Amino acid sequence: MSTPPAAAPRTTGAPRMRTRIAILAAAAVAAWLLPYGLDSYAIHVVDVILIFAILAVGLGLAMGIAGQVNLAQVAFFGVGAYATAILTTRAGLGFWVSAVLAVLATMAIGLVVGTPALRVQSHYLGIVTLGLALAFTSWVTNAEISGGAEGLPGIPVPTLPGIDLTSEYLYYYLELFAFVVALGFGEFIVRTSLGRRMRAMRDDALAAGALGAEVPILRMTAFLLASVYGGVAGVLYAGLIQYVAPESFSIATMFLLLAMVIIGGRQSLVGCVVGAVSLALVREALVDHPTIAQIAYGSVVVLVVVFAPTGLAGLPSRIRDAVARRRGRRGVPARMKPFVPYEMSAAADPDAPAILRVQGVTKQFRGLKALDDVSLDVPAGEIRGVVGPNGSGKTTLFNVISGLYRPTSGRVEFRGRDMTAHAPYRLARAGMSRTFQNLRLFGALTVQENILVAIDRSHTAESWRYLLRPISVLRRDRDLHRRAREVIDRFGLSEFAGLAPGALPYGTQRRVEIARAVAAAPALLLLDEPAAGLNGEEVRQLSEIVRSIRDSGVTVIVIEHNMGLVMSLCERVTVLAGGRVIAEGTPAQVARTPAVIEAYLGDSMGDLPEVSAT
Ligand SMILES: Nc1ncnc2c1ncn2[C@@H]1O[C@H](COP(=O)(O)OP(=O)(O)OP(=O)(O)O)[C@@H](O)[C@H]1O
Repeated sequence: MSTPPAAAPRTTGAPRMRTRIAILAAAAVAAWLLPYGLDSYAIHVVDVILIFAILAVGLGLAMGIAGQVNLAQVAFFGVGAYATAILTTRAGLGFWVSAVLAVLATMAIGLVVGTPALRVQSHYLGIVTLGLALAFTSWVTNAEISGGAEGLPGIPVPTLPGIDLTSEYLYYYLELFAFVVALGFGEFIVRTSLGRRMRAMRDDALAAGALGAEVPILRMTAFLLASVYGGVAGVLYAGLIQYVAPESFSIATMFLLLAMVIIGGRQSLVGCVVGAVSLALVREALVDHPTIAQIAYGSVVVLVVVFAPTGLAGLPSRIRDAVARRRGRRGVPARMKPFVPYEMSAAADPDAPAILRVQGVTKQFRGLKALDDVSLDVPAGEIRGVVGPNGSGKTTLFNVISGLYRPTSGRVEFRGRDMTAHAPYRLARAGMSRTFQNLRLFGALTVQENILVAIDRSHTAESWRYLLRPISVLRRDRDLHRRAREVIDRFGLSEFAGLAPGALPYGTQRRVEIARAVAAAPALLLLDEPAAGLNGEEVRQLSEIVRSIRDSGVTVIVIEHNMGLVMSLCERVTVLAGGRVIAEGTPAQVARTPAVIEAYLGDSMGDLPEVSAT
């Protein structure tokens, strides 16, 4: 048996907070004083580095946090810079008006670039976004309005009352302000609801959707954010250099940017900044040896991916963990505490209307009919078992009900509404929650964050609140944390709250997944083989938990192979074989049905009459 994980060491938040404030204060003073020690060339380099840092944070948000491969960041950068250049030099607009229009133009391009993400992911998305970046470079190189290969000179320096921004020293402070806002805003997103859902989507888009995360809108939001950062960086670049040309926005620059994010640590925005600063300095050192520089970036990226996948930013915690392992485990081993039952809500009404109605559902996979004209009604407040031999279509039925599969024909009605083939997040938001046969916890989120994602019902389209009502975002988040703690305590998981689920024993992970599904406050809970891999005592606890969830007013449908559990827990059982319903009734009734006995005799899991005796 595996050793239980060590509980997270109990540190009070105050000393950590004090250290953070001290580090931030020191960084602020250093940033403020930096220009005093630099000559005019060095301050120019620093100004360029800050622009790359803003670009890297934007790329980090889209790629590292939201998991959207975005090789068009350089095009966003270019659109911001070129739009500023064209609007100021050709249309004669003022710098700041042009800047606002340029960022809006970049956002529009961001939405265009993000559209393929609704259909394709991972390397396919990389190819599509790279294609769009190439199209941009080719357009600016050939278009007359952008000045062709020669580019556009004569961009005016932005003006600010009382500040002479022609001085690169003072321009530094403008950029520093933009950088601090960009990083601070990014961190704000990452640490609250929007960022959490993006990280959940990155880890497992399917599970995130099943928990109510609006995956398509989240993907577009990721591209929109990346484009805003790219646009702002482009505007600052145009104001700094006062000249734009295609080579500044080439694919070589994109790969440099990508290398910055990977080397620094793409899942941490501070890591992206560390990567941007380090690589920009290396680039500066190798400015006369471009070929060597390209080879060096490539080699360093490969080394980082192999030896430090969390990048430079992840190194301190990896070193800390390694030291802790050498010294022996820290803390006390964590144990699950007993589940605290819910208070009984109204007793189940046998005549309650059906909360779920599946009517004549067929699901065909090419030549295979996984479901064949399946119908079932589940009254509110019931615990319904769905059993059947391996491959009989149980999980497919759950996938159709929860919107992961579109049925070939038939209809799914939930809470009186036709919700056939609605997106999983819509069904989740309508009150349906589920677990998966093979656990689908978000591995890079803590147990608490897994629960938080499920509790969160805010709409991604309301993300404008991050800009206009940040305090209300923080207040909501505090409320989500309070509710998450209640769920965690009820499910006896308090010792694991700050740990990654992957480090937990299997039985604990199963409980976390059920807690997460219940945290979504469903009216209907679908449990797919919740007892798989559990020992006898854990199965007993599971039975107690499921009964209590039902007693709190939630309807439960459970797929299970453990017939002892099904017989003792479920009020009614639906039996599937070969994709068809072959029996339905109380456990005792179906156990006596000849068709059921026959179906099970042909299955490797054993014969039903024997297990029904338990
Ligand atoms: N995405 C898919 N593509 C093709 N075939 C599929 C797909 N999903 C399921 N099937 C097939 O549909 C049939 C029913 O599978 P399903 O997983 O629903 O069975 P099950 O009753 O849940 O089995 P088990 O008890 O082993 O989990 C199987 O033959 C399976 O191979």
